[in-house]
Amino acid sequence: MTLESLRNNIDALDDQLLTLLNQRMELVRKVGELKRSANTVIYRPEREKQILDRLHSQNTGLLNQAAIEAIFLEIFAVSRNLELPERVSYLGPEGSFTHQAAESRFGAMSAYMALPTIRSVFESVETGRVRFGVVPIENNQEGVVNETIDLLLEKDLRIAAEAQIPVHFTFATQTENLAEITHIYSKDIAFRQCSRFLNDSFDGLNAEFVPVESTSKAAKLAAQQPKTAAICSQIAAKLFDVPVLFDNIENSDLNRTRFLILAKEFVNQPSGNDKTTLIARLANTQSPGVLAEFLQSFNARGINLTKIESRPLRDGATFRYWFLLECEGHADDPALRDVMAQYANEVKLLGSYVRGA
Ligand SMILES: C=C(O[C@@H]1C=C(C(=O)O)C=C[C@H]1O)C(=O)O
Repeated sequence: MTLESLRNNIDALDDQLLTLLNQRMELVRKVGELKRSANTVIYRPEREKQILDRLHSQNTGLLNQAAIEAIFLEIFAVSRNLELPERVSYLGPEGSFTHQAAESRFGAMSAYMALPTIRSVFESVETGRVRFGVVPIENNQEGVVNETIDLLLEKDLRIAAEAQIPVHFTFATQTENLAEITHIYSKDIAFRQCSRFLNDSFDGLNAEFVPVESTSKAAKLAAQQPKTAAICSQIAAKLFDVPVLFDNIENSDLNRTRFLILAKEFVNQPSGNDKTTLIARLANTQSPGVLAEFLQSFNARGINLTKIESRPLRDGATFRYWFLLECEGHADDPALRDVMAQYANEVKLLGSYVRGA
């Protein structure tokens, strides 16, 4: 076939795709009307996951799973925006990994608000300035982002969904001589993810490591100050026009970060592949066995606990803790309902949502 005839065929398929997408949009609009009359939320991550799984399982063509996801997540986001424009805040400035995570769920059509701190993202959702807020919660090599964990206790928000993305860091600076660098900016947890590179490259040099609110803020600072550097995403380095001196400087090439999509009120229907996040403030943790019994109540009902994080209660001079827990399953599952009823005064549900890939 000639180039021209191949392109003619592509044009014909695009025409069909456009017709089909418009037909799809008409159905989405009707769903939107039903939701409005029932006063329920537009965004249904569990339904979107169901569609992705179905398409993936029946796919026999050239598109792989990641390609199907990229295309359809954008279709969903466009559909939702035509039903109701979505406003989404994230830990900025632009180009942060949180920005990438936000775009992976909310696509190109949502209205984004880059905020300077994790706290301000929580507050923007709390006050209704945005419907959704995106914050990092943990990295698979370096553990949790404490600020997010503590704000989950302090604020009364819900987890609507999670997103996980691979994280690769660049070392961006305007100077080519490492010995000239006086300050290196990044987020605290990002320094730790690149500790090997930093130890190897800056041993014996005088650079000061300065933690800032986000990796894109680091890029912005490195753009303003010639003798400094940033550990940031390639996108941030490009966006703020800071030359990249080294690429992929993270300790592990399987480095991944998990982000939460926060909303004020949000309830997902069970999808069959959910996880649940809870907060526990147990009474009498001074008595022997209180924590063990609590954990045992999950085990006794066959619930797989996947995470427990202790954080200080900050009640005076004591060393007492509250716990953030995650388990498999949905809060509507009878077993989990049972545990929550048993500990009704001590446990708060943050959300049940589709487990990320
Ligand atoms: C159309 C719906 O609303 C939204 C858009 C979806 C879509 O484009 O398929 C799927 C789930 C929702 O996030 C729905 O709930 O079915």
